[in-house]
Amino acid sequence: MILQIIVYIIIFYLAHNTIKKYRKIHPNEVPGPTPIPILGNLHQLISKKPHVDLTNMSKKYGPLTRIWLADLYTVIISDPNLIREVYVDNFDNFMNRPKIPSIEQSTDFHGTISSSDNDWKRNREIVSVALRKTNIKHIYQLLDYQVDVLIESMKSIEKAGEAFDPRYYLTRFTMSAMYKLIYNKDVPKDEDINNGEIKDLMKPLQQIFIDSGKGSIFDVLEIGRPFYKLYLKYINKNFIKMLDYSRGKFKEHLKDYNPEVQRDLLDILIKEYGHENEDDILWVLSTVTGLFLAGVDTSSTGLEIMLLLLINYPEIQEKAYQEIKSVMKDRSKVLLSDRQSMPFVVAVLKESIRYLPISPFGLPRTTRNDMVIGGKFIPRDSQILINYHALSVNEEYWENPSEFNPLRFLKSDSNPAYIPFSIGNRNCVGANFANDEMFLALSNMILNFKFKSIDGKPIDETQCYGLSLKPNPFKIILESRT
Ligand code: HEM
Repeated sequence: MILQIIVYIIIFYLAHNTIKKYRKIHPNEVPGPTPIPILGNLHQLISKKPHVDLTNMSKKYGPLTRIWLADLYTVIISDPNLIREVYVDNFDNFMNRPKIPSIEQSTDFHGTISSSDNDWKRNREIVSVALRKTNIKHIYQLLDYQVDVLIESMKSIEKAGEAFDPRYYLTRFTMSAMYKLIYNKDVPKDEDINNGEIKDLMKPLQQIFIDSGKGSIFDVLEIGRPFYKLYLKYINKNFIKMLDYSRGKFKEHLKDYNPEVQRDLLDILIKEYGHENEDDILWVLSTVTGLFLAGVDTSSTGLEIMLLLLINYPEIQEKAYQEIKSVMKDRSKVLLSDRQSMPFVVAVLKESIRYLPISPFGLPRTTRNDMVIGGKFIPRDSQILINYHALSVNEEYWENPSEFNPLRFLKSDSNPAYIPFSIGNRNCVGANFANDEMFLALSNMILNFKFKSIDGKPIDETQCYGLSLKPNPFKIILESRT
């Protein structure tokens, strides 16, 4: 009898799941590949490069492509005008993030990255104001110090005749910058970020990236959700570990907290949200955790890509060096105020992350109501993703997109397909900070060193799929320019 009931439930579930995916929802629905029950189109995305697979699909189905990620109806956008229509013109309908279990389990949808509606608006305002240079000016000045530490480490590696590991040192740099911004504390110069005190933050952060890069089918498979939530609560506690780390820093901060003096971003958040009510504290901790998640790996991946490309294109490396040298004259350090005088270096930065985009899909959004975009019907509760790879290879917007050519950004400063930080009111809140830290690190590295590959051959430009699109790990040779 019990067996019979189970069989009926399974048959009912399969029938329901199949009808849901096959029924026509609108005469102008978004086209996409045929799904299968339960998995939807997931089986078509199991190659190592789903962003490239989806770019190929968009050539077949158009700039709006529908795929089923198991039970989640997802629309991939690959045209800048449609992205504008969605993210700017119809912002209110597309402002929120989908409610996936791994986020619910950790922050209960608190914090900048995952909150919605008015809660998000309030938080976003607080974080945007806090990140304005004038509010934590001294922290921005201290970005210079983080660059000094980076260059110092590179100099000692070069002197010792060792190979330089860009991933480790650039992550150390972006992590230290974020740490300073949030906690007003320096990561000690000689601390190994994978083993020192900061490992309690680094390890779960890295694990979340590994897990999210693989993607969990249970985030998108409705029937598995209850078990998945238990797994996240009792077994995979990486988000919780990150929150716990922030809670420790939060308690330390409260010991000498003075609402009149804002030492760092954490103080600003404590002042805005308070420190007594557990829900308010969760807002503070989730916001901080979100900034580490969004702001460390992205910028370090960008810098890693830039170093790789400078090695593969030595004439561009030389041209950038000559530009910096001509501005520096006898000075030994590039400052943010030099940026305007270094258009070629800025063009190298932009072209690097155009040519090899940092993020495959940015962060997902969801639809509040049914809506027609570009003549196609998008149902409410759909997930929306931008395909950054498709944008970067779009021949309508880029001449010879497969060519690495910074000069394209000198000819014309703006291109609607160059939106690495997304657009509209919910674009990347850390875009200025990221551009500042990447510019400072890049220009000072070029000023101090010539970079070469270990075997004199070009480095593999293949990007490995994950939350960010990293190249395969590589080491490089540094030659001092000073
Ligand atoms: C090169 C580095 C970076 C890239 C390419 C990047 C890109 C993005 C993208 C594409 C989004 C999604 C926006 C959307 O939904 O439309 C985003 C969101 C976000 N980024 Fe960045 N980001 C970078 C660095 C940073 C840094 C350094 C910080 C922190 C200082 C940061 C903090 C955030 C936050 C908090 C969000 C969520 C914004 C919200 O939901 O309101 N990002 N970023």
